[in-house]
Amino acid sequence: MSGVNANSLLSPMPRISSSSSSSSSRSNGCKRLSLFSCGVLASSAAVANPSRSSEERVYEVVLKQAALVRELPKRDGETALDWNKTIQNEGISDGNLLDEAYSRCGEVCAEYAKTFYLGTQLMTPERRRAVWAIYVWCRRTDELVDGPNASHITPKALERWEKRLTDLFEGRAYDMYDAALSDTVSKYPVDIQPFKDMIEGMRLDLRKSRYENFDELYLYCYYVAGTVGLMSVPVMGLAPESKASVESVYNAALALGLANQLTNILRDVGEDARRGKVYLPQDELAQAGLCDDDIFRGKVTEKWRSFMKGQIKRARMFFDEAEKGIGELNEASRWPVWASLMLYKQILDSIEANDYDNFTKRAYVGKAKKLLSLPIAFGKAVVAPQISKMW
Ligand SMILES: CC(C)=CCC/C(C)=C/CC/C(C)=C/CC/C(C)=C/COP(=O)(O)OP(=O)(O)O
Repeated sequence: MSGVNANSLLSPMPRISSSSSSSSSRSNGCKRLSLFSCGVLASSAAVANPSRSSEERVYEVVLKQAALVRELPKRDGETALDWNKTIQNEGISDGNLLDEAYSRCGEVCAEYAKTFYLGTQLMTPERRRAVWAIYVWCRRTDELVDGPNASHITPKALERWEKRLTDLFEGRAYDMYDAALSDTVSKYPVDIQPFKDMIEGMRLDLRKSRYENFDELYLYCYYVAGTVGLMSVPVMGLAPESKASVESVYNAALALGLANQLTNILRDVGEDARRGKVYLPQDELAQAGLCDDDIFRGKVTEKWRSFMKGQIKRARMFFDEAEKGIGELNEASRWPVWASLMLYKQILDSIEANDYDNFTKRAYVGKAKKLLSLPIAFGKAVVAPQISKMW
């Protein structure tokens, strides 16, 4: 494995060329997420933003993605790149440039997301490498604001990153990682919008350090994590026998991204506070009798425990919503999704086990539990559906 590190991922490469108490339904029969339906949460996005809630804005993207999958099942046979024009000086023979580009993505994925990488081994080689390419692009985007060079990141740099994105969607890749993604988006019905939205999330993170209510936080979570779900579904593929609407599968994918991000936020409260950031709804903090100072002080009190219980409950609701959609994915894609869901969900258990001290303790899932999750995920993804087919 060649040494991949965060710096090398971003090193300059040569420029080569609302509130509801139950799920609401839509006319198409697709169930929308009841994002604000957790009983413990008093805030109402509809009240906070009567014109158009974040949930509605994101739902429009979901519908667009779903339509794309229906209309463009697969753009097979196209060649994304003119390799001679786009890639030079990489020291690789033309014949296997694409293979090399993808295998570099695999190396990055293996380095940073070991469990997910392992899970992707069950997927077909084409899907597996496409998932790697998407993962690497997301990782690099995240590194822009979270990585070692983050303090130098400006809106201008994000603008350049977005231009680079549109170029790769049009077949002009700047480096090997871009080349792999460029090939992926030419072969699968992947839309550019979630990618642009992820960059928008980075912009938001640069200028914002407080979230007034869950509606605002929801939009941030969609930008930085829900988008990953939307990018992944077209590549992971739907089960041919699935009777679910495409929208409902996208909703589940979106829910998994949101659940993961909310979990991340709850795990990292102390760490984020030390950077001056509070990714918690201010109105809900106030309703619990808490304020920013309580977070900076970092003392676990009854008020904090009770607040955290509500936040954990909401994150679990999103995980539950996500679980409903996994069975609709192509069978070979289910295992990595179950595995990552189970691992992330256990972080919430670990916060509870730490008696809600997410100020000084980092919740984590131990090796033994991680290892145990893999066969369980395999059982849910592969064995259980086979058994249910037999009955
Ligand atoms: C459920 C269905 C139908 C499909 C699945 C669709 C997928 C793959 C969704 C996954 C979404 C996802 C992985 C979002 C990323 C969320 C997130 C918070 C990642 C954290 O990444 P790191 O920052 O590397 O995490 P650590 O800090 O834990 O290392």
